[in-house]
Amino acid sequence: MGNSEKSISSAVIKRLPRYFRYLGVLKANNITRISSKELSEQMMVTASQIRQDLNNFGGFGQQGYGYNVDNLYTEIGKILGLDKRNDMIIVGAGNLGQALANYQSFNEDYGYKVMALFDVNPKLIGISVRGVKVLDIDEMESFIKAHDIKIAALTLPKDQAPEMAKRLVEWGIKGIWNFAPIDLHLPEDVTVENVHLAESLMTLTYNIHNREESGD
Ligand SMILES: NC(=O)c1ccc[n+]([C@@H]2O[C@H](COP(=O)([O-])OP(=O)(O)OC[C@H]3O[C@@H](n4cnc5c(N)ncnc54)[C@H](O)[C@@H]3O)[C@@H](O)[C@H]2O)c1
Repeated sequence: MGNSEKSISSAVIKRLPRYFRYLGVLKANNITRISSKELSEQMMVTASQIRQDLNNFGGFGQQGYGYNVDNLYTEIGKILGLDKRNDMIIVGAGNLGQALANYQSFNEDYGYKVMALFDVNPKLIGISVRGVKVLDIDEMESFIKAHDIKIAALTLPKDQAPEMAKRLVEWGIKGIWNFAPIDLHLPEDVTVENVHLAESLMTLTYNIHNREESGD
C-alpha cells in the first residue's frame, strides 16, 4: 500500500473511520460494489470528496465499476492499523471504564482487545467486566511490559491523569485514549486522542441557541 511513504492530511485520516463504518454496513448487507455517487448519497459528502480522499491511497475505484467494497474495507482497515494487534488496557475501572469494557463492538467489529482494567479501589480489584479482570494498579507496569501493550484508555479522575499518563509512557504506552477532562503534555512520539463528551455537547448547544437566535 505504501501509505506510510506519503503523509496523509489529518482531515482525511479523521474521515477514514466513517468510510470504514459505512463500508462495514455495506459488507454486512452483501453489497459488493458501490459507486462514489451512491456512497456519497449515503454518507452525505460529495462524490468528489470521496474520490479525492480515496485517491490519497492510490484510488481503489475503477471507472465505470465503482469501488469494490471488500477491497476498500480491507485497505482502509489496514491504513487505520486494524490489521495489527491492538491490545489495550483501561486505567480507572469506574463508571466510564466499565462502560468501555462492556462495549463489545470495539472488539467484535474492530479488533481492539481490552486485556485488563486497573484501579486503586479494593472493592473493584478482582471483579470481572465482560470477562476482563480489574487488576491492582501496582500490577500495571509489569502487565504492560509482559503483554507489550501500546494503548491505554484513561478513565480516572482528572487530577490523577497527567501523572498516570507520564508513567504509562515510561512503561511503553504509545497511544493514550484520554477521557479525563484535562490536557496531557507528553513526548511527541506519543499519540493522545481526547474524547470529551461535554465538549461535543457544548457544540450542540451552541448550534441550537445560535439557530434559535438567528430565527432559522
Ligand atoms: N470524556 C468524557 O466524555 C467523559 C465522560 C464521563 C466521564 N469522564 C471522565 O472520566 C473519568 C472517570 O469518570 P467516571 O464517571 O468513570 O468516574 P468514577 O469515579 O466512576 O471512576 C473513576 C475510577 O478511577 C479510579 N481511580 C482513582 N484514582 C486512580 C488511580 N490513581 N489509578 C487508578 N485508578 C484510579 C477510582 O477508584 C474509580 O474507580 C473522570 O475524569 C471523568 O471526568 C469523561
